Amino acid sequence: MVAHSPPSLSLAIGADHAGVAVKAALIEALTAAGHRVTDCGTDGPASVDYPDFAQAVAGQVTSGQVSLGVLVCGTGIGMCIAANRLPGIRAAVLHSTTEARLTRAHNDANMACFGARTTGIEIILDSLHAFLATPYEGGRHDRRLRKLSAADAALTPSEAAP
Ligand SMILES: O=C(CO)[C@H](O)[C@H](O)[C@H](O)COP(=O)(O)O
Repeated sequence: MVAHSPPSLSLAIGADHAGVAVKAALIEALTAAGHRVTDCGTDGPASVDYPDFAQAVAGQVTSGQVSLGVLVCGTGIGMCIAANRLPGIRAAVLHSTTEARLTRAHNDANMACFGARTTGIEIILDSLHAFLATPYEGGRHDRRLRKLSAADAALTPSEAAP
């Protein structure tokens, strides 16, 4: 990771079998940088299903147990699709520091997804650092995020409904 680290954050991380080694490297880097990391698995090479781990990590984000989530699978795409099904999740697949910076600044993304089979570890580490170090810009982007929240609300069954 590059020199300037963001303040200590509380994060959750998960992977399927394709992302186990990258997850371990990210946990090591995040912990070394002073962040608190909850590891939601998986931990071995046995074939598992990415929605289970995406939902575990996304659930920690939507419940407020952690501020941001990180997911790793073969491409990052399956994890991203699964995470974005939860209301309040704004997950992005990242292949560059530019994408990482812009999805925080413009989309207020709260989950970063990486592809262990598509993206080198140095790019993943640098992108994650940029993701964590970049604040949401607000301003004109608030209007767009309100539309995402409204779409979430329209899809979320009311607690009062039978
Ligand atoms: O969901 C994915 C594709 O978007 C992930 O890359 C998975 O890791 C991948 O599908 C797992 O594939 P495998 O052949 O079962 O290892």
